[in-house]
Amino acid sequence: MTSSPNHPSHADTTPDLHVDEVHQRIARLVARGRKDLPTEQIALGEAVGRILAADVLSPVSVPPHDNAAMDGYAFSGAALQSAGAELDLRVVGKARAGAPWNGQLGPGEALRIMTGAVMPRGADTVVPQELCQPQADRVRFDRLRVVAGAHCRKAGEDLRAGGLALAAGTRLAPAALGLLASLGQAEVNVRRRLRVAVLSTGDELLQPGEPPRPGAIYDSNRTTLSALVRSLGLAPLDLGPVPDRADALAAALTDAGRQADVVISSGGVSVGEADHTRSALAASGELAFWHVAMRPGRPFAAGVLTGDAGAPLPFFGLPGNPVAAMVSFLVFVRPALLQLAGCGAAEAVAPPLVRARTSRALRKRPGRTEYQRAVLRRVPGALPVVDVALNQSSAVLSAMVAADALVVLPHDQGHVDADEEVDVLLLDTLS
Ligand SMILES: Nc1nc2c(c(=O)[nH]1)N[C@H]1C(S)=C(S)[C@@H](COP(=O)(O)OP(=O)(O)OC[C@H]3O[C@@H](n4cnc5c(N)ncnc54)[C@H](O)[C@@H]3O)O[C@H]1N2
Ligand code: MOO
Repeated sequence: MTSSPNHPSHADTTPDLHVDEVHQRIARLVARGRKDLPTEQIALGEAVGRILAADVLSPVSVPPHDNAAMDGYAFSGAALQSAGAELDLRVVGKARAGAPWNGQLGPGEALRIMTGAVMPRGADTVVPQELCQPQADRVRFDRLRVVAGAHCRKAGEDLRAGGLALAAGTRLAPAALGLLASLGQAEVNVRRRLRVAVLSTGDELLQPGEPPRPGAIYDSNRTTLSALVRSLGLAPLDLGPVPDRADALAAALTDAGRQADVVISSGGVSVGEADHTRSALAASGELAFWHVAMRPGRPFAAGVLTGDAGAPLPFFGLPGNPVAAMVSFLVFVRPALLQLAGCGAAEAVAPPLVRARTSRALRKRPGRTEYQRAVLRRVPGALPVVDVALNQSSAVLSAMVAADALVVLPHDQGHVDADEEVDVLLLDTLS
């Protein structure tokens, strides 16, 4: 069919890209848009989710000294070589965590010791008190129930002075913050938060708090997407709703480019008459690709805008349907943002997939990757079972709330039988 101004062709000839190809193209966008964000020194208490700016070498050994791992008696393991089933030692003193005993143990001697207390010179073994019979200033225990060197935590067993404690690019999870505290550090040098502009397009959008209006729906995407950005430790910049006009959208994108490091929009990427995102991007930057062979999220677009001083600024145009917006964010935008924010390699930010068995048969068409909302159930001693019973419409956000997992059905996969193994993405691991 030929197109004319009165009857434009509705045919859409853009081929859908395989999700693997999209990951590669996004990696190229990230490489182009990546810059070293400035660094800042902040308190550990403020740093959860932030990204470490430089390697941290341990200034001390952790633990700083050999110490007891059990409440009991410290003694020299060499004494275990003696004849006879029982050892009978003289207790010459006591040590608690924070109250060391500064003497030297001699042959036939033991020290009453509590967990965490510094091991005295002359001792390398602790016998737990449950195995002991104390009597006046002596202690007896069955020699054969104790191994030389047992229950003694060695100095530097956690970290050695001068060794690498944390590598630049680490996302600071609670354990990493605890590790920094264990080095005596009160502050940490992190990258400034990546600024992520979030805007939504559509004349039908009402803002939460406004009264309902016929034909209008509330804008949920900006709330979801801003919350996802924040949960990654990044800074969302709310650039509001933008009307369905090409000039308004182009102006909004240019404005976003001045304030942000990355821009995310939702809506207006499909083929309808009000879908201006792609043309606005072409006007204020460059479209890298559009259309992914996946469901939900097919009309996802990405490219670069021109930021301050002409620097390329990655742009992600998410589909308007709320679940499509979320899934394309989680699959493509999340890893890109983490890398732009200063995290290490792509592998470091890729979420783990777990294997599970289907509780029922799944419908799936080969030729696109599908992300089906599901509920995962643990099964003692076997793979977890994944149940796909939720509504899979990309407009139904309540099914995303009910889901705790997405079953990932690869491009070439057809229908899946009940009790087959599939890959599952745990939604909890994505924020
Ligand atoms: N003829 C075709 N129509 C559609 C196609 C197609 O290939 N051919 N693709 C469909 C798919 S798949 C999706 S996903 C949507 C994506 O459309 P857009 O990205 O252009 O989004 P809109 O048309 O603006 O909106 C779609 C839908 O989502 C609602 N929406 C939009 N923004 C928000 C928001 N911020 N909060 C809540 N809901 C929002 C909007 O009202 C629409 O209902 O296109 C299909 N159509
Ligand atoms: O990509 Mo759309 O997500 O199927 O509604």
